Amino acid sequence: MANALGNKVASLIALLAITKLPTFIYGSGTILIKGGTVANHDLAFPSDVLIRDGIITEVAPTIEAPPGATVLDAGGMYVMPGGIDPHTHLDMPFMGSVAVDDFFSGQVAALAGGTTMHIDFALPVNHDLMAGYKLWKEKASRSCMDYGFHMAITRWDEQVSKDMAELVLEGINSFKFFMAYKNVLQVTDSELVEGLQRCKDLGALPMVHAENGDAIAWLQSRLLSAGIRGPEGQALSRPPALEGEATSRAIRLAGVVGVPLYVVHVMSIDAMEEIARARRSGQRVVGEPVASGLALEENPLWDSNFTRAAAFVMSPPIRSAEHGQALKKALASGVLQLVATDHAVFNSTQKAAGRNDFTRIPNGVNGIEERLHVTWQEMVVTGLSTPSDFVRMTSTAAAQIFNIYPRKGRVAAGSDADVIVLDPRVTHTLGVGSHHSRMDTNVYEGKQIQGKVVATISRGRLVWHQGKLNVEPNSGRFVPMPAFGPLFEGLDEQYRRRGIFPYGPTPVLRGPEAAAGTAATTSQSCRSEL
Ligand SMILES: NC(=O)NCCC(=O)O
Ligand SMILES: [Zn+2]
Ligand SMILES: [Zn+2]
Repeated sequence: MANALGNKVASLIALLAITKLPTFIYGSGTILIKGGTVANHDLAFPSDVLIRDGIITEVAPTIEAPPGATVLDAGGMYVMPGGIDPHTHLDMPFMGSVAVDDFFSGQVAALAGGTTMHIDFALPVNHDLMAGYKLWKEKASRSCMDYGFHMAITRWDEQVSKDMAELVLEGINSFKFFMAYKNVLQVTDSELVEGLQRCKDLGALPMVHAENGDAIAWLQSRLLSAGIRGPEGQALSRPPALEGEATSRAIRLAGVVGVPLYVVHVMSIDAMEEIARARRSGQRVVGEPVASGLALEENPLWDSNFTRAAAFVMSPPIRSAEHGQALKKALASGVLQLVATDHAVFNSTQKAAGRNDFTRIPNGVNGIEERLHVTWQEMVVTGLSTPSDFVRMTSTAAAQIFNIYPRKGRVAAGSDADVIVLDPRVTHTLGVGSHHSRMDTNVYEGKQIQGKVVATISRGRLVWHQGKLNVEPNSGRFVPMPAFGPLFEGLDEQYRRRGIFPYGPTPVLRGPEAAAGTAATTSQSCRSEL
């Protein structure tokens, strides 16, 4: 209660602070971006871009400025589709606290960092999906940018199964299953397979938080008994093996059911290798690293300053640099597909709930504002990836996977005017002093970035330009995401050719039927087709 009130006050203060910023009036809803290099995921080329009334209307070498248009000079800069963060937790109640960024403050931060759409995880209320959906719609009502929802499934019954169909009609095409957070969000394997099958039938993408929650609970109690009570316990209780095991289990179960799978926040070599193996075998598995897993390393968890250490507590944990390096290479080579944040922010006071017991520190770190800059720095500035690759991993892949491409994720005539301008020459430093989130810490504090988003256009409005925000509450839209996206295309054929149940084997005939001479199809003969 006290927290909720605190959040409301903080929310009001943030709103006042933002509305006090100098605002500026730009043209007539027409924006011309001149002289930049348009970077889409498949091609980068010099071009002007014209935007009218929320839509990109023209992409051409030279466009005359229409009367009254706002003209942005993008000489020497990249013009790219706005970022899509596929994994956020705004205003989320979790581990006895409520995340301090709500839909407005989190989205303001996102826009300042070049992200123009995010997909938030709606949580059921007492396992009730429709109540959770209703609550999340209310939470999102003050939005100032486009958003969608995933829905978490926290137990299995007939009602959940029915509600999933209802939610698909509402425009939710992905459901998340937690294999960790025992006795809170965790599902059993039997609940998971029921959910995977239902996702397959509905054409919705199942997502997993893949860690072995039972083994983690066992390790947590052993560590606490041994007197390890600080944030370092987070790393020690959630070793990479437990992430790898759960990732492998989820992938294999999805393979048995015959449904694509999306693995959220891949933080370890162990999990990444399982995804690589599955993809090599032809299975449709998406791996999502998060900015923190690419750029940070676990040392701060051992910091003697509790507040600093606790700021880094998330699940799965931030790991050694070796894991981050491997994840970046996997991302560059396409083993992993897209970068998210898992933005779930709890301030120092909230994190202090676990001062004497690391299992009570609310899990989560910031990133919604930093994701594009961190990815640019780690992937493009280092030469691992090209600007077009950057677009793929921060925007286009999410739009494709969640079936809203090319409306989102592309700079092209007819697409939504969610566009950013990135100047690769500008250097800046990340941290609390310059961020727009309500957080009082920043896990990227002091990180130098070469390249800066200097303009963000959201639904045709210039909302961030030259360090100034011009956002309006209630201006964001829910973006419905249709079922049966590209990951489902042709999938049945693969399973039919491999003779996997229910496409393959027919019963072995025995007794009178066999005597009648009807031959059974063996699994072997079906599999030989592949
Ligand atoms: N990741 C994390 O530490 N917090 C948010 C909840 C989740 O995604 O597991
Ligand atoms: Zn998770
Ligand atoms: Zn998450």
